[in-house]
Amino acid sequence: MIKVAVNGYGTIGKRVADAVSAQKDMEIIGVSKTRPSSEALVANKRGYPLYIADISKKQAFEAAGIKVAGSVEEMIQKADVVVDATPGGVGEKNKALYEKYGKKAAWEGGEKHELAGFSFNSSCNYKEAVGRQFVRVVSCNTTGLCRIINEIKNEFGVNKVRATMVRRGSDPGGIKKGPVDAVVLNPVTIPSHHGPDVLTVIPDIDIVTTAMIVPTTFMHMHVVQMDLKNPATVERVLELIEANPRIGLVREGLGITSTAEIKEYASDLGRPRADLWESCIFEESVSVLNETELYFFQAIHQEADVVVETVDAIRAMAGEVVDPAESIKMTNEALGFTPI
Ligand SMILES: NC(=O)C1=CN([C@@H]2O[C@H](COP(=O)(O)OP(=O)(O)OC[C@H]3O[C@@H](n4cnc5c(N)ncnc54)[C@H](OP(=O)(O)O)[C@@H]3O)[C@@H](O)[C@H]2O)C=CC1
Ligand SMILES: O=C(OP(=O)(O)O)[C@H](O)COP(=O)(O)O
Repeated sequence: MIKVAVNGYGTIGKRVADAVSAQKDMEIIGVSKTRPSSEALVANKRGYPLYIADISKKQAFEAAGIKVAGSVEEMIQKADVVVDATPGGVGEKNKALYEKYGKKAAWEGGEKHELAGFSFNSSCNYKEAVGRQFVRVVSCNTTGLCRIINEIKNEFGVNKVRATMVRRGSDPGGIKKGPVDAVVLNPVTIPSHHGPDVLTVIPDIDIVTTAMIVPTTFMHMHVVQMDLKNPATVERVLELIEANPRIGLVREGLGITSTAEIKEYASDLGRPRADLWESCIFEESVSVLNETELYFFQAIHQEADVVVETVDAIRAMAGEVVDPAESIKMTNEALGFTPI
């Protein structure tokens, strides 16, 4: 069993903890928080030993009825692999601790590529992550781009990618972020970080991305255009999407034309937390013009798509499963996940 610690039990960390504990070859040995909260209480209820960043706060946790197993430093020592899901920029400060105890660590997309020296996506570069000490799972939007670009590139070849990300302003549980009433160019400069980030995973493509933030919480929406090296048909593109274990088709005829309706669908399907681990490509939007110009919309559930990638990253670093398809299958099956 791979012993996994989740340092930072928030939006991503709590989902990673649940996904890891569902795997046959992994177990959660601890999760961490900085302050007492309902999430910390739920960690107790789920049976995850709860460690805290500043042990002097133990009394405050206990006063809130939350059991504390020890300090984050103690947790790290018990783990084979640490998933660092602390807020972007905080994870960087934890590297010294992982190095001190010689532990493997996976950071999330809020950290820079250089921190780990390797950026990960299961479908694109799993094999290169096998046995590594440090990896960074790319951000939710970058993950969504990598999945489909890789699939299309392998089949038709890709000359260039142009994509615009319409990003959610805050996660549903957030109360501090906006905007409330604006379309914010984020960044106002071009390109956004997503294109350069894709290049850390798929190094040899021409990609330019632009991004903005809008007042919504459910999901991001991508408008993607790719110029292909070889002619494609809509039928073949749809076949590739249907065969991909991490990409789902929002099917024609279901009446779904928004992120709100996809989330409602996931909720009705009984998915935990209404999570969409897959990229959601709108079938009706898939268009091929002039034989080599591919267009589509895809929605990305920011809280969920990186979770399954993180589980694969743990398995790759642990080193026993070297085949990406096998890991993806193991991860998906343990979660009872087949794309919509
Ligand atoms: N949310 C999203 O849409 C996505 C986020 N990411 C990336 O995932 C990472 C985590 O983001 P997210 O889950 O949203 O962040 P959250 O703020 O939701 O969760 C972060 C957690 O880390 C804990 N934490 C903070 N500081 C420390 C510390 N020093 N030691 C231990 N735990 C700490 C916080 O605990 P407490 O509350 O007790 O302070 C909190 O539970 C970031 O890199 C982000 O960029 C990637 C894809 C999507
Ligand atoms: O990784 C994400 O977005 P990104 O791919 O646009 O960087 C997540 O939605 C986190 O974004 P946030 O930094 O606004 O919390």
